[in-house]
Amino acid sequence: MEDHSQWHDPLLLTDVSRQQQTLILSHDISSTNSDSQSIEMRNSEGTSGLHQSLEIVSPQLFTGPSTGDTSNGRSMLGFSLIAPDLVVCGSSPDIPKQSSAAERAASIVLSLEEGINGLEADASRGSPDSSNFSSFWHSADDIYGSEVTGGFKNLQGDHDDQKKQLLEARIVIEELKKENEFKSNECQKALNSLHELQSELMRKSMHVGSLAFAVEGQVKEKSKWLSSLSGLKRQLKILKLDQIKLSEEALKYKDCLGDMDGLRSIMQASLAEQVSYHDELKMKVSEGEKKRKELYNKVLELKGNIRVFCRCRPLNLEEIATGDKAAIDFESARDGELTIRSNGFPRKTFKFDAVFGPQADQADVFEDTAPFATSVLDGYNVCIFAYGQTGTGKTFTMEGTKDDRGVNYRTLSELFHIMSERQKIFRYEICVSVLEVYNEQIRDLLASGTQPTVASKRLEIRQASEGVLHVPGLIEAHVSNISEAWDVLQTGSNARAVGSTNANEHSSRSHCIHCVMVKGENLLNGEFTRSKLWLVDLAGSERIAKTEAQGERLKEAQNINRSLSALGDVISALANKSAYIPFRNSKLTHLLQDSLGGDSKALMFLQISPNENDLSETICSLNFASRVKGVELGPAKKQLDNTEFMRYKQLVEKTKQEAKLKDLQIKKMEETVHNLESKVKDKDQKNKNLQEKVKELEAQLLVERKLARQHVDTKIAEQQQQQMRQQLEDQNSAPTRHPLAAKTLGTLNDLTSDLPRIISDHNNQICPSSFLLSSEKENYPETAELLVQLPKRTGRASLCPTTQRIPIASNPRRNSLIPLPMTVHHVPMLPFPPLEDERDEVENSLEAAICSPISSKKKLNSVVRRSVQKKTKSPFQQQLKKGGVNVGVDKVRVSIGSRGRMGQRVLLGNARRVVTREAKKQTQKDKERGWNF
Ligand SMILES: Nc1ncnc2c1ncn2[C@@H]1O[C@H](COP(=O)(O)OP(=O)(O)OP(=O)(O)O)[C@@H](O)[C@H]1O
Repeated sequence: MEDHSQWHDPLLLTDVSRQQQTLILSHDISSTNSDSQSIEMRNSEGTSGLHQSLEIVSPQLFTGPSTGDTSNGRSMLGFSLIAPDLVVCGSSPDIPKQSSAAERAASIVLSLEEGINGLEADASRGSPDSSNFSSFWHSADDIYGSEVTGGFKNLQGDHDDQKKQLLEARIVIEELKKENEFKSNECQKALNSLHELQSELMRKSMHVGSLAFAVEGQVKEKSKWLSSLSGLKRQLKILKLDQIKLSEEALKYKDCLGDMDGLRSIMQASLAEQVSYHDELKMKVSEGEKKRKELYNKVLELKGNIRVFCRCRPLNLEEIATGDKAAIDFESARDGELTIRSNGFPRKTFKFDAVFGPQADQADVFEDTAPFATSVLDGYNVCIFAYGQTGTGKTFTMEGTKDDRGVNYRTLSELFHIMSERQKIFRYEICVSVLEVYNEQIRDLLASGTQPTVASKRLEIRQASEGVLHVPGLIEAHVSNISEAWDVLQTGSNARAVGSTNANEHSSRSHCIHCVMVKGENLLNGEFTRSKLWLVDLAGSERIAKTEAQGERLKEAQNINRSLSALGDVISALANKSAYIPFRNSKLTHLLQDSLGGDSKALMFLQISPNENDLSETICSLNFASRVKGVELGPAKKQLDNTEFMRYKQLVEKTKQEAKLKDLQIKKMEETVHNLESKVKDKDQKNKNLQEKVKELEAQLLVERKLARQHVDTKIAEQQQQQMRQQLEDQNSAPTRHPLAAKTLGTLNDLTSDLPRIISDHNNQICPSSFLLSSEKENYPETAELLVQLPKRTGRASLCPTTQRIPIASNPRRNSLIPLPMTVHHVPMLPFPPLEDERDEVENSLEAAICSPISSKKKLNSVVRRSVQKKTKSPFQQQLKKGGVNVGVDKVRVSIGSRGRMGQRVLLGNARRVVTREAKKQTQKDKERGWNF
């Protein structure tokens, strides 16, 4: 539809100030207030660019002449426009007249639509119906009376006349119109040419205007330029002055720059110093923080607090898809704190030993857990357990995934790492067990695969010793490296009871416990330790109404909740330091008694969900963990292995006693050696004395020998003389007598056999032939030769000149063991000192034997026998024995002198018998060996 607001004949306006022509295309005169009309203006290109509201001042409607009975004439809108620099060059079209403002507006719209041709439309509408008028007059008569109606009728007549005149006028008008049309056509043509001329004029005037404007502008510009030139000149002067100033300043600045360089280097140095100082401070702060943490941990350790680490899992995909929001704020809270938010506002803040948000990875979590591995190898029991609502990530934290291992693997790995570092000082043995508490029954998860019968067997907890619990029959796998250990743990974990619930697809339906037993031996001080590491993945607490568990799952859930509430009771009792701790209320708490009942270090991982739908469970868990954090177990104790220690202690005691005994023996031996030395000295002295005595005796003996030889010689001479006398007598009395020279002297044996007689004849004077012979051989070798040359069984012979008989002195008292000269056997002359020594030894040993606290006869016998046997082994010793018997017995006599008479006699006799018997035996042996004395 065509736009009603547009003129068919647009007005052309010229804006002198902008040197632009403006076209009035439309205007709105529908408003009843015709005093103020707005006119839209467009530029000559017809595009919307210039819009300017022009005010129409006192618009006037010029109504055209009414014809005949038609009341609707044509109207023209006349107006003047007020605008700066505006030249109006047009007029509006005619507008049909209306009775009311609204109708007028409509007619103007119509007029705008139909333009000048609107008159034809009015004409075609025709005049009103005359029948309507007659009925109108009839009714007027009735109402107003005939006078009035008469007047009206006159008027009617006039009206009719006028109508006729009007018709005539119309005809004239029609003619005039035609004429007018013709003229208007001509006019139009003239007008068009006028318009053209006008527009040409206009263009030219516009051009002139614009030129004038331009000239005016140029003039203005010129004056502006001139003024600005003078301004610039002034400025130039000022600038010149400034330049001088600036050059001066530049020089100054140059000087300053040098200073600045110096300053800059100083500044840079100080900045570097500051930076390093800052870094140092930073390091110090971090070290301080570390130390503070260590000290804090130590304080906790001393107090024996259960350490609590809180970990929050991220929202899972399902929760994100359903648009669930996180209710835990980690950002605003400080280190180790978390804030619960409810409806966007912070509600409560909890503080733990460490808090790990959803962004924390497994390595971050283990960083704070690693010191516990060291504690295990130091001999402390350690328990690490994960607690929390189902599906919050307990298994994820403890077990982890294949690509992202959890606490279990990392702790074991750390154990083996430290072991390898300490291998020069410590020796370790590691055994691993895996068990689960499922529906209040303990199951061995390592046995379930290999030995199903064992797995089905019910395992019970027993008390091994005070404070030490154990599960008899539980398989303990010996492992020597991380891969072996992990294989064993995985075997156990795979056998664990797992089921699907509404809250978790792979929900743990049992409490899984990994037990790592570590036996350690300190190679430096021999200290033995036997510690345990418990790694516990608890089953998750769950709201049965929420998880909608049924059947087996329901039973499992009930058992899980029961054992967790028993754990809660134990924690409460521990926190309140109650005298009675209900460890035995569930298998789980009974198993953890070792770890929670003191002597060990405990760490709890509290797992929470960030989902605001789980907020009530999360708050329950956080409250529980806060209680756990308050539990003080007391300082952990080192688990020393006493069995080995006691064994070694006993060994040490024994060795000590042996050493003592040996010391005593050594002392005794030293004393004995000392005594022996002093005795040896004595003996040496005695020997010396004896040797001197022997020398004396030898000298005496020589004298005696000489005397004896003389005596024998005398005797022989006497005998020979007697024999010779006898022979002479016999010769005298008998005619035949053998000559003296024919008689042999007789053998040596004859001589020897005559010796006793000789001795008795010569007042007991001894003249042993053997001695004689030997002495003769020694002292008079020439005599010996003569003796040998003596003819056998010759009568008598004298080898020495007959001498006066010398009375032989009586035999002196025997005071040595030197064989008497009358002994027929040749006794080799042995050197005295060794003989004396040996004899002394026999004496000493006998003395020792007698002096020793031996009372019984049998014992004494054996001692004496041994002593004698020991000392009578060689021919030389045999000799000793022969002489030593009496000495030994004498010693025995001396040593047992303090005993009773009877005892003396018995022991003495006994000793003598033993000595004699041993001597005999030895003699026999010597004979057998061919040693004949
Ligand atoms: N920190 C985390 N980062 C990424 N995923 C996690 C995290 N914690 C838990 N999950 C995921 O959440 C899910 C449930 O975890 P998990 O099975 O460990 O929970 P749970 O507490 O052991 O449950 P239940 O008590 O039922 O056994 C798993 O798919 C796991 O991968």
